[in-house]
Amino acid sequence: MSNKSSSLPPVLVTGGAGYIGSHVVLSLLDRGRDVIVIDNLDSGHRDAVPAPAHLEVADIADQERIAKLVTEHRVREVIHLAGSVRVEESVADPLKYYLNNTAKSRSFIAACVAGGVRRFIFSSTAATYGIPAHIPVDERAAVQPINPYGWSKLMTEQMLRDTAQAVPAFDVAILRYFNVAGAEGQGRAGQRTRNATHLIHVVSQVATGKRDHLEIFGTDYDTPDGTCVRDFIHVMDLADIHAMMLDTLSDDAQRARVFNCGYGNGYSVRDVVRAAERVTDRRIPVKTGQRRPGDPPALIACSSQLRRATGWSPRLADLDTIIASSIAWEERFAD
Ligand SMILES: NC(=O)c1ccc[n+]([C@@H]2O[C@H](COP(=O)([O-])OP(=O)(O)OC[C@H]3O[C@@H](n4cnc5c(N)ncnc54)[C@H](O)[C@@H]3O)[C@@H](O)[C@H]2O)c1
Ligand SMILES: O=c1ccn([C@@H]2O[C@H](COP(=O)(O)OP(=O)(O)O[C@H]3O[C@H](CO)[C@@H](O)[C@H](O)[C@H]3O)[C@@H](O)[C@H]2O)c(=O)[nH]1
Repeated sequence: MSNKSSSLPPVLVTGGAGYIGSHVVLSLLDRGRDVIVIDNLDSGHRDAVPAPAHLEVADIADQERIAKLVTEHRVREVIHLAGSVRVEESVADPLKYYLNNTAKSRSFIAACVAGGVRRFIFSSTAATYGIPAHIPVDERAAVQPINPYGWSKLMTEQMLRDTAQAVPAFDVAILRYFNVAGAEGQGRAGQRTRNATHLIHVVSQVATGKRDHLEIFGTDYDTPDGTCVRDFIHVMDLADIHAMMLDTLSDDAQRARVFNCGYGNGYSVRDVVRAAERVTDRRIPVKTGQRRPGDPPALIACSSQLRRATGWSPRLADLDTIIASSIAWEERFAD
Protein backbone atom coordinates (compact mmCIF):
# COMPACT_ATOMS: atom_id res chain seq x y z
CA MET A 1 0.00 0.00 0.00
CA SER A 2 1.23 3.48 -0.78
CA ASN A 3 1.83 6.32 1.61
CA LYS A 4 1.44 8.99 -1.04
CA SER A 5 -0.37 12.18 -0.21
CA SER A 6 -3.91 12.02 -1.54
CA SER A 7 -5.76 14.55 -3.68
CA LEU A 8 -8.85 14.04 -1.50
CA PRO A 9 -9.45 16.35 1.46
CA PRO A 10 -8.06 14.98 4.73
CA VAL A 11 -10.00 12.68 7.02
CA LEU A 12 -10.52 14.20 10.47
CA VAL A 13 -9.90 11.66 13.24
CA THR A 14 -10.70 12.53 16.86
CA GLY A 15 -8.85 10.53 19.50
CA GLY A 16 -6.06 9.70 17.02
CA ALA A 17 -3.43 9.88 19.79
CA GLY A 18 -5.18 7.05 21.63
CA TYR A 19 -4.99 3.31 21.33
CA ILE A 20 -7.56 2.51 18.63
CA GLY A 21 -7.29 5.93 16.99
CA SER A 22 -3.55 5.59 16.31
CA HIS A 23 -4.21 2.27 14.53
CA VAL A 24 -7.07 3.82 12.52
CA VAL A 25 -4.74 6.63 11.45
CA LEU A 26 -2.13 4.07 10.32
CA SER A 27 -4.72 2.21 8.26
CA LEU A 28 -5.81 5.44 6.55
CA LEU A 29 -2.21 6.55 5.89
CA ASP A 30 -1.39 3.11 4.48
CA ARG A 31 -4.24 3.66 2.02
CA GLY A 32 -2.78 6.98 0.92
CA ARG A 33 -5.20 9.26 2.79
CA ASP A 34 -4.20 12.51 4.48
CA VAL A 35 -5.23 12.70 8.12
CA ILE A 36 -5.80 15.46 10.67
CA VAL A 37 -6.03 14.31 14.29
CA ILE A 38 -7.86 16.18 17.03
CA ASP A 39 -6.88 15.03 20.51
CA ASN A 40 -6.62 16.81 23.86
CA LEU A 41 -3.99 14.26 25.01
CA ASP A 42 -6.05 13.46 28.09
CA SER A 43 -5.23 9.75 27.80
CA GLY A 44 -3.43 9.77 24.43
CA HIS A 45 0.19 10.52 23.56
CA ARG A 46 1.51 13.15 21.14
CA ASP A 47 4.06 10.71 19.68
CA ALA A 48 1.44 7.98 19.22
CA VAL A 49 0.06 9.95 16.26
CA PRO A 50 1.67 8.29 13.26
CA ALA A 51 3.58 10.55 10.84
CA PRO A 52 2.72 12.27 8.57
CA ALA A 53 -0.72 12.81 10.15
CA HIS A 54 -1.17 16.33 11.51
CA LEU A 55 -2.08 16.63 15.21
CA GLU A 56 -4.17 19.54 16.49
CA VAL A 57 -4.10 19.45 20.28
CA ALA A 58 -7.68 20.50 20.95
CA ASP A 59 -10.79 19.45 22.77
CA ILE A 60 -13.66 18.10 20.69
CA ALA A 61 -15.89 20.65 22.43
CA ASP A 62 -13.91 23.58 21.02
CA GLN A 63 -16.62 24.24 18.47
CA GLU A 64 -15.13 27.37 16.94
CA ARG A 65 -11.75 25.79 16.35
CA ILE A 66 -13.21 22.58 14.92
CA ALA A 67 -15.58 24.40 12.56
CA LYS A 68 -12.65 26.54 11.32
CA LEU A 69 -10.47 23.47 10.80
CA VAL A 70 -13.21 21.60 8.95
CA THR A 71 -13.95 24.58 6.70
CA GLU A 72 -10.31 25.48 5.99
CA HIS A 73 -9.35 21.92 5.04
CA ARG A 74 -12.67 21.18 3.28
CA VAL A 75 -13.08 18.12 5.52
CA ARG A 76 -15.96 15.90 4.41
CA GLU A 77 -15.13 12.70 6.32
CA VAL A 78 -14.88 12.37 10.09
CA ILE A 79 -14.06 9.45 12.38
CA HIS A 80 -15.01 10.31 15.94
CA LEU A 81 -13.16 8.08 18.43
CA ALA A 82 -12.33 10.56 21.22
CA GLY A 83 -13.92 9.72 24.53
CA SER A 84 -13.61 8.22 27.97
CA VAL A 85 -13.55 4.45 27.91
CA ARG A 86 -13.49 2.79 31.32
CA VAL A 87 -16.66 1.02 32.37
CA GLU A 88 -15.79 0.91 36.07
CA GLU A 89 -14.84 4.60 36.16
CA SER A 90 -18.17 5.46 34.52
CA VAL A 91 -20.00 3.77 37.38
CA ALA A 92 -18.02 5.80 39.95
CA ASP A 93 -18.12 9.10 38.03
CA PRO A 94 -21.07 9.03 35.59
CA LEU A 95 -21.14 12.78 34.97
CA LYS A 96 -17.60 12.64 33.57
CA TYR A 97 -18.95 10.25 30.93
CA TYR A 98 -22.07 12.26 30.15
CA LEU A 99 -19.84 15.31 29.71
CA ASN A 100 -17.00 13.84 27.69
CA ASN A 101 -18.86 11.23 25.63
CA THR A 102 -22.28 12.85 25.28
CA ALA A 103 -22.27 16.62 25.82
CA LYS A 104 -18.92 17.20 24.11
CA SER A 105 -19.90 14.94 21.22
CA ARG A 106 -22.96 17.16 20.76
CA SER A 107 -20.70 20.24 20.36
CA PHE A 108 -18.43 18.32 18.03
CA ILE A 109 -21.27 17.06 15.81
CA ALA A 110 -22.66 20.61 15.59
CA ALA A 111 -19.28 21.94 14.45
CA CYS A 112 -19.00 19.18 11.83
CA VAL A 113 -22.49 19.84 10.48
CA ALA A 114 -21.79 23.58 10.34
CA GLY A 115 -18.56 22.92 8.44
CA GLY A 116 -20.24 20.71 5.82
CA VAL A 117 -19.08 17.22 6.87
CA ARG A 118 -20.89 14.54 4.85
CA ARG A 119 -19.61 11.17 6.15
CA PHE A 120 -19.38 10.52 9.85
CA ILE A 121 -18.18 7.36 11.63
CA PHE A 122 -18.78 7.09 15.36
CA SER A 123 -17.03 4.74 17.83
CA SER A 124 -19.78 3.17 19.86
CA THR A 125 -19.71 0.04 21.93
CA ALA A 126 -21.16 -3.37 22.65
CA ALA A 127 -21.88 -1.92 26.10
CA THR A 128 -25.04 -0.38 24.54
CA TYR A 129 -26.62 -3.87 24.59
CA GLY A 130 -26.28 -4.32 28.34
CA ILE A 131 -27.06 -7.98 29.02
CA PRO A 132 -28.33 -9.26 25.66
CA ALA A 133 -31.22 -11.75 25.63
CA HIS A 134 -29.60 -13.70 22.77
CA ILE A 135 -26.00 -14.38 21.90
CA PRO A 136 -24.48 -13.71 19.39
CA VAL A 137 -26.13 -10.29 19.52
CA ASP A 138 -27.11 -8.51 16.30
CA GLU A 139 -27.93 -4.86 15.70
CA ARG A 140 -31.71 -5.40 15.99
CA ALA A 141 -31.36 -6.46 19.62
CA ALA A 142 -32.77 -4.21 22.33
CA VAL A 143 -30.35 -1.66 23.72
CA GLN A 144 -30.38 -1.44 27.50
CA PRO A 145 -26.96 -0.45 28.87
CA ILE A 146 -26.10 -1.49 32.41
CA ASN A 147 -23.48 1.18 33.00
CA PRO A 148 -23.17 4.94 32.40
CA TYR A 149 -20.44 4.39 29.80
CA GLY A 150 -22.91 2.45 27.63
CA TRP A 151 -25.62 5.08 28.15
CA SER A 152 -23.25 7.94 27.34
CA LYS A 153 -22.49 6.30 23.99
CA LEU A 154 -26.11 5.35 23.27
CA MET A 155 -27.17 8.98 23.74
CA THR A 156 -24.59 10.06 21.19
CA GLU A 157 -25.85 7.38 18.81
CA GLN A 158 -29.33 8.87 19.17
CA MET A 159 -28.10 12.41 18.48
CA LEU A 160 -26.48 11.11 15.32
CA ARG A 161 -29.63 9.23 14.23
CA ASP A 162 -31.73 12.36 14.72
CA THR A 163 -29.15 14.58 13.03
CA ALA A 164 -28.95 12.27 10.03
CA GLN A 165 -32.73 12.54 9.68
CA ALA A 166 -32.61 16.33 9.78
CA VAL A 167 -29.48 17.28 7.84
CA PRO A 168 -29.43 16.59 4.11
CA ALA A 169 -26.44 14.58 2.89
CA PHE A 170 -25.19 13.48 6.30
CA ASP A 171 -24.36 9.78 6.17
CA VAL A 172 -23.51 8.16 9.51
CA ALA A 173 -22.03 4.79 10.46
CA ILE A 174 -22.24 3.85 14.11
CA LEU A 175 -19.66 1.15 14.86
CA ARG A 176 -20.33 -0.88 17.98
CA TYR A 177 -16.93 -2.27 18.87
CA PHE A 178 -16.71 -5.41 20.94
CA ASN A 179 -13.46 -5.94 22.91
CA VAL A 180 -10.52 -4.46 21.09
CA ALA A 181 -7.04 -5.86 21.74
CA GLY A 182 -3.63 -6.51 20.22
CA ALA A 183 -1.12 -4.27 18.47
CA GLU A 184 0.09 -3.45 14.97
CA GLY A 185 2.64 -6.09 13.98
CA GLN A 186 5.64 -3.90 13.12
CA GLY A 187 5.78 -1.96 16.38
CA ARG A 188 4.24 1.16 14.82
CA ALA A 189 1.36 1.29 17.35
CA GLY A 190 -0.03 -0.50 20.39
CA GLN A 191 -1.77 0.07 23.72
CA ARG A 192 -0.10 2.93 25.64
CA THR A 193 -3.17 4.52 27.17
CA ARG A 194 -2.49 5.76 30.70
CA ASN A 195 -4.14 3.58 33.36
CA ALA A 196 -5.56 1.14 30.78
CA THR A 197 -7.46 -1.66 32.50
CA HIS A 198 -8.33 -3.88 29.51
CA LEU A 199 -7.99 -7.59 30.17
CA ILE A 200 -5.52 -8.50 27.41
CA HIS A 201 -3.39 -5.44 28.20
CA VAL A 202 -3.25 -6.38 31.88
CA VAL A 203 -2.48 -10.04 31.06
CA SER A 204 0.31 -8.88 28.73
CA GLN A 205 1.77 -6.76 31.52
CA VAL A 206 1.74 -9.79 33.82
CA ALA A 207 3.33 -11.93 31.07
CA THR A 208 6.15 -9.38 30.71
CA GLY A 209 6.77 -8.99 34.45
CA LYS A 210 5.31 -5.45 34.69
CA ARG A 211 2.63 -6.67 37.08
CA ASP A 212 2.69 -9.51 39.61
CA HIS A 213 -0.64 -11.09 38.83
CA LEU A 214 -4.03 -10.75 37.15
CA GLU A 215 -7.04 -10.32 39.37
CA ILE A 216 -10.06 -12.10 37.85
CA PHE A 217 -13.15 -10.02 38.53
CA GLY A 218 -15.80 -12.61 39.34
CA THR A 219 -15.82 -16.39 38.96
CA ASP A 220 -19.52 -17.00 39.66
CA TYR A 221 -21.10 -15.81 36.41
CA ASP A 222 -23.53 -18.02 34.52
CA THR A 223 -20.92 -18.87 31.87
CA PRO A 224 -19.12 -22.15 31.08
CA ASP A 225 -16.25 -21.54 33.53
CA GLY A 226 -17.85 -18.85 35.73
CA THR A 227 -15.76 -15.97 34.32
CA CYS A 228 -17.03 -13.33 31.86
CA VAL A 229 -16.99 -14.07 28.14
CA ARG A 230 -15.98 -11.50 25.52
CA ASP A 231 -15.49 -11.27 21.73
CA PHE A 232 -11.95 -9.95 21.21
CA ILE A 233 -11.23 -8.19 17.90
CA HIS A 234 -7.68 -7.42 16.74
CA VAL A 235 -7.15 -3.67 16.66
CA MET A 236 -5.72 -3.76 13.09
CA ASP A 237 -8.77 -5.64 11.79
CA LEU A 238 -10.91 -3.02 13.49
CA ALA A 239 -8.82 -0.18 12.05
CA ASP A 240 -9.35 -1.55 8.54
CA ILE A 241 -13.12 -1.55 9.07
CA HIS A 242 -13.02 2.26 9.41
CA ALA A 243 -11.12 2.74 6.19
CA MET A 244 -13.48 0.37 4.33
CA MET A 245 -16.54 1.98 5.89
CA LEU A 246 -15.56 5.42 4.58
CA ASP A 247 -15.85 3.98 1.07
CA THR A 248 -19.37 2.66 1.70
CA LEU A 249 -20.65 6.00 3.03
CA SER A 250 -22.02 8.33 0.43
CA ASP A 251 -22.08 12.09 -0.14
CA ASP A 252 -25.79 11.93 -0.98
CA ALA A 253 -27.27 9.56 1.58
CA GLN A 254 -29.10 10.77 4.66
CA ARG A 255 -29.10 7.89 7.12
CA ALA A 256 -27.50 6.43 10.24
CA ARG A 257 -26.62 2.74 10.13
CA VAL A 258 -25.35 0.62 13.02
CA PHE A 259 -22.71 -2.11 12.65
CA ASN A 260 -21.36 -4.57 15.19
CA CYS A 261 -17.58 -5.00 15.02
CA GLY A 262 -16.48 -8.37 16.38
CA TYR A 263 -15.64 -11.84 15.15
CA GLY A 264 -18.45 -13.87 16.72
CA ASN A 265 -16.00 -15.83 18.92
CA GLY A 266 -16.47 -15.81 22.69
CA TYR A 267 -13.56 -16.36 25.10
CA SER A 268 -13.69 -16.32 28.87
CA VAL A 269 -11.24 -14.52 31.13
CA ARG A 270 -9.72 -17.91 31.96
CA ASP A 271 -9.43 -18.73 28.20
CA VAL A 272 -7.40 -15.53 27.82
CA VAL A 273 -5.10 -16.52 30.67
CA ARG A 274 -4.58 -19.98 29.15
CA ALA A 275 -3.85 -18.48 25.72
CA ALA A 276 -1.23 -16.14 27.23
CA GLU A 277 0.37 -19.13 28.96
CA ARG A 278 0.41 -21.02 25.65
CA VAL A 279 1.93 -18.12 23.75
CA THR A 280 4.65 -17.39 26.32
CA ASP A 281 5.16 -20.86 27.76
CA ARG A 282 5.05 -19.13 31.16
CA ARG A 283 2.59 -19.32 34.02
CA ILE A 284 0.35 -16.27 34.49
CA PRO A 285 -0.33 -15.84 38.23
CA VAL A 286 -3.99 -15.05 38.93
CA LYS A 287 -6.01 -14.15 42.02
CA THR A 288 -9.76 -14.41 42.06
CA GLY A 289 -11.67 -11.34 43.18
CA GLN A 290 -15.15 -9.87 43.37
CA ARG A 291 -17.29 -9.06 40.35
CA ARG A 292 -16.51 -5.61 38.88
CA PRO A 293 -19.54 -3.28 38.86
CA GLY A 294 -21.06 -2.79 35.38
CA ASP A 295 -19.73 -6.00 33.79
CA PRO A 296 -22.18 -8.04 31.66
CA PRO A 297 -21.56 -11.83 31.80
CA ALA A 298 -21.16 -12.39 28.05
CA LEU A 299 -20.90 -10.30 24.87
CA ILE A 300 -20.43 -11.91 21.45
CA ALA A 301 -21.07 -10.15 18.14
CA CYS A 302 -23.00 -11.10 15.05
CA SER A 303 -21.25 -8.97 12.43
CA SER A 304 -22.96 -10.12 9.23
CA GLN A 305 -24.33 -6.60 8.52
CA LEU A 306 -20.80 -5.21 8.55
CA ARG A 307 -19.47 -7.97 6.32
CA ARG A 308 -22.31 -7.42 3.82
CA ALA A 309 -21.98 -3.64 3.73
CA THR A 310 -18.20 -3.41 3.44
CA GLY A 311 -16.97 -6.79 2.18
CA TRP A 312 -14.76 -6.89 5.28
CA SER A 313 -13.35 -10.20 6.38
CA PRO A 314 -11.01 -10.57 9.34
CA ARG A 315 -7.31 -11.19 8.79
CA LEU A 316 -6.27 -11.72 12.40
CA ALA A 317 -9.20 -13.54 14.05
CA ASP A 318 -7.27 -15.82 16.36
CA LEU A 319 -6.97 -15.31 20.11
CA ASP A 320 -3.35 -16.47 20.28
CA THR A 321 -2.41 -14.07 17.44
CA ILE A 322 -4.08 -11.17 19.24
CA ILE A 323 -2.40 -11.97 22.55
CA ALA A 324 1.02 -12.61 20.97
CA SER A 325 0.90 -9.18 19.27
CA SER A 326 -0.08 -7.52 22.54
CA ILE A 327 2.72 -9.22 24.48
CA ALA A 328 5.29 -8.45 21.75
CA TRP A 329 4.29 -4.77 21.90
CA GLU A 330 4.50 -4.77 25.69
CA GLU A 331 7.94 -6.44 25.62
CA ARG A 332 9.59 -4.35 22.94
CA PHE A 333 7.86 -1.06 22.46
CA ALA A 334 5.55 0.00 25.29
CA ASP A 335 6.68 2.69 27.76
N1 LIG B 1 -10.88 -0.23 23.72
C1 LIG B 1 -12.03 -0.89 23.52
O1 LIG B 1 -12.09 -2.13 23.71
C2 LIG B 1 -13.24 -0.16 23.03
C3 LIG B 1 -14.42 -0.89 22.83
C4 LIG B 1 -15.56 -0.22 22.40
C5 LIG B 1 -15.52 1.13 22.08
N2 LIG B 1 -14.37 1.82 22.26
C6 LIG B 1 -14.36 3.25 21.91
O2 LIG B 1 -13.25 3.53 21.05
C7 LIG B 1 -12.79 4.86 21.26
C8 LIG B 1 -11.28 4.85 21.44
O3 LIG B 1 -10.98 4.05 22.58
P1 LIG B 1 -9.47 3.72 23.01
O4 LIG B 1 -9.49 2.39 23.64
O5 LIG B 1 -8.55 3.98 21.87
O6 LIG B 1 -9.25 4.80 24.16
P2 LIG B 1 -8.03 5.81 24.41
O7 LIG B 1 -8.24 6.40 25.76
O8 LIG B 1 -6.73 5.17 24.11
O9 LIG B 1 -8.28 6.91 23.30
C9 LIG B 1 -9.17 7.99 23.44
C10 LIG B 1 -8.47 9.23 22.90
O10 LIG B 1 -9.40 10.31 22.94
C11 LIG B 1 -8.74 11.46 23.48
N3 LIG B 1 -9.79 12.30 24.09
C12 LIG B 1 -10.60 11.95 25.13
N4 LIG B 1 -11.46 12.95 25.39
C13 LIG B 1 -11.20 13.94 24.49
C14 LIG B 1 -11.76 15.22 24.23
N5 LIG B 1 -12.77 15.69 24.98
N6 LIG B 1 -11.26 15.97 23.23
C15 LIG B 1 -10.22 15.50 22.47
N7 LIG B 1 -9.65 14.30 22.67
C16 LIG B 1 -10.13 13.52 23.67
C17 LIG B 1 -7.73 10.90 24.47
O11 LIG B 1 -6.68 11.78 24.76
C18 LIG B 1 -7.26 9.64 23.74
O12 LIG B 1 -6.16 9.91 22.90
C19 LIG B 1 -13.58 5.40 22.44
O13 LIG B 1 -14.62 6.22 21.96
C20 LIG B 1 -14.15 4.16 23.10
O14 LIG B 1 -15.36 4.42 23.77
C21 LIG B 1 -13.23 1.22 22.74
O1 LIG C 1 -7.77 -6.99 35.34
C1 LIG C 1 -8.80 -7.42 34.80
C2 LIG C 1 -9.40 -6.77 33.68
C3 LIG C 1 -10.58 -7.28 33.17
N1 LIG C 1 -11.15 -8.40 33.70
C4 LIG C 1 -12.40 -8.92 33.13
O2 LIG C 1 -12.24 -9.11 31.75
C5 LIG C 1 -13.44 -8.81 31.04
C6 LIG C 1 -13.16 -7.78 29.99
O3 LIG C 1 -12.84 -6.55 30.64
P1 LIG C 1 -12.18 -5.29 29.89
O4 LIG C 1 -11.04 -5.74 29.07
O5 LIG C 1 -11.96 -4.22 30.90
O6 LIG C 1 -13.31 -4.88 28.85
P2 LIG C 1 -14.86 -4.53 29.05
O7 LIG C 1 -15.18 -4.10 30.42
O8 LIG C 1 -15.62 -5.70 28.47
O9 LIG C 1 -15.01 -3.25 28.13
C7 LIG C 1 -14.32 -3.12 26.90
O10 LIG C 1 -15.14 -3.59 25.89
C8 LIG C 1 -16.33 -2.83 25.73
C9 LIG C 1 -17.10 -3.44 24.58
O11 LIG C 1 -17.45 -4.79 24.87
C10 LIG C 1 -15.93 -1.40 25.42
O12 LIG C 1 -17.05 -0.62 25.20
C11 LIG C 1 -15.08 -0.79 26.51
O13 LIG C 1 -14.65 0.50 26.14
C12 LIG C 1 -13.90 -1.68 26.71
O14 LIG C 1 -13.16 -1.21 27.83
C13 LIG C 1 -14.43 -8.34 32.11
O15 LIG C 1 -15.23 -9.40 32.50
C14 LIG C 1 -13.55 -7.94 33.28
O16 LIG C 1 -14.19 -8.10 34.53
C15 LIG C 1 -10.57 -9.06 34.77
O17 LIG C 1 -11.09 -10.07 35.26
N2 LIG C 1 -9.42 -8.55 35.30
